[in-house]
Amino acid sequence: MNGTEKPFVELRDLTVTFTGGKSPIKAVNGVTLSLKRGEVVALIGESGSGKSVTLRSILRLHNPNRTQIEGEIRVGEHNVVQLSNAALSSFRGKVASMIFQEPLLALDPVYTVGQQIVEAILRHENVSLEQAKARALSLFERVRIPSPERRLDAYPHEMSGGMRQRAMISLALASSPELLLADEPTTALDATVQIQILLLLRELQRELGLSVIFVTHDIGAAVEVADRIAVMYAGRIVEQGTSRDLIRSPRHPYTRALLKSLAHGSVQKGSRLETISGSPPDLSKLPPGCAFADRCGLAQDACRQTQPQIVWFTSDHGARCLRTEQTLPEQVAN
Ligand SMILES: Nc1ncnc2c1ncn2[C@@H]1O[C@H](COP(=O)(O)OP(=O)(O)OP(=O)(O)O)[C@@H](O)[C@H]1O
Repeated sequence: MNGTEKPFVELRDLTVTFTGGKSPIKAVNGVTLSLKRGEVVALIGESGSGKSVTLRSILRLHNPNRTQIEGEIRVGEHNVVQLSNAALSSFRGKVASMIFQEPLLALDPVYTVGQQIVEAILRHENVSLEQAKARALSLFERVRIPSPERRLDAYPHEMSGGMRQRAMISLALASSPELLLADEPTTALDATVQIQILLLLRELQRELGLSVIFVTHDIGAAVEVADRIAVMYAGRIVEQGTSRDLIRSPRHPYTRALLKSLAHGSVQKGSRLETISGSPPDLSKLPPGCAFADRCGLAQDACRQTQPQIVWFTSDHGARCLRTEQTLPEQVAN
C-alpha cells in the first residue's frame, strides 16, 4: 500500500478455520491486506479460494461455535475479533455493511423493503419515524429506483433482480457505513443490469468516500471498479497490486494462468475466470510449501518445501512466489 497514511482496514495474518466437520478446514490462511479510506479492492480467484470467507469474517458472520478466527481484523478504531456481541451489532451497519449476490437472502420476504430500511435506520440512529422514512426515500432516490415512493411499499419478490439489488444497496447504506463489503454483487444479474449496478456502486463509493472490498469472478469488473486487486489461492493472497500492475505485469504463475485463461486473453467487462488445469489442494490437508506448486510449470523442489514469503516489486505490488525472477514482465507471454 502506498504512502504513510494509516490504513482504514487492516487484516493481519487472518486465518479462518472451520472446525465443525471431520477435519478442520483452513479456508483462509494468513491473509494480510490493508485498505486506505476510500480505496476499492477486488478479491479474485477460483471458486473455493477463500474470498467470501475473508469478506464474511470482517463482519464476523461465521458461526462462532464452528469457526476459529486467528490474526487481526481492524476497521478504523475497531478491533473486530475482540468486539463484544453488543459492539458487533452496532459495528455491523454503522461501520461496515455487506451486499450479497442474492438480495433475497439479505431482504426479509415478509416486510416491505421500505419497512426494512426504516427499521435499519431506527436501529442505528436516534431519529423519528418520519425522519427515518424521509431518509429511506432519499436513499431510494440516490440508488435511482424509479417511482421511489411506490417502490418503498413493495415486497422484495415484487421487484426485478436489478431493482432488488438497488434496494439491498440502500439497505446496506441505511446507517451510513464507512466500509462496504460486496460479495459478487452483480453475478446473478443480466449483463446490462450488471454494468448499471457496477457504475452505481462506483459512483456511490466516490460520492460517499466509502472503502470497498468486493469479491468477483469478473476480472473486467475488477479492473473497472477497483484501485487494487488481490488474487487468492487456497486461502492465501498470492499476489496483490494496483489493478494496472496486476493486469499488465502479473508476477505469480497463478495470476498469469488466471489471466491467460480468459477468453482471447483480453480483459473486458464480463471476462470471467475459466478453469486452469489441475485442481486446488484439499483445504484440510494443505501442503507444507506453495499450494499452487502441483499446478505450476515453474515449480521446483524448494517450492514444495517452503511457504513462500511475499516478494515486493513496488510498494504495493507483491507476490508470494519463490520463482518471480522467472516472471519478469518482459517474459510474460501473451
Ligand atoms: N461454513 C463453512 N464450513 C465449512 N467449510 C466452509 C464453510 N464456508 C466455506 N467453506 C469452505 O471454505 C472454502 C472457501 O470458501 P469461499 O466461499 O470463501 O470460496 P470463494 O473463493 O468465495 O468461492 P466462490 O467464488 O465459489 O464463492 C471452500 O472450500 C468452502 O467449501
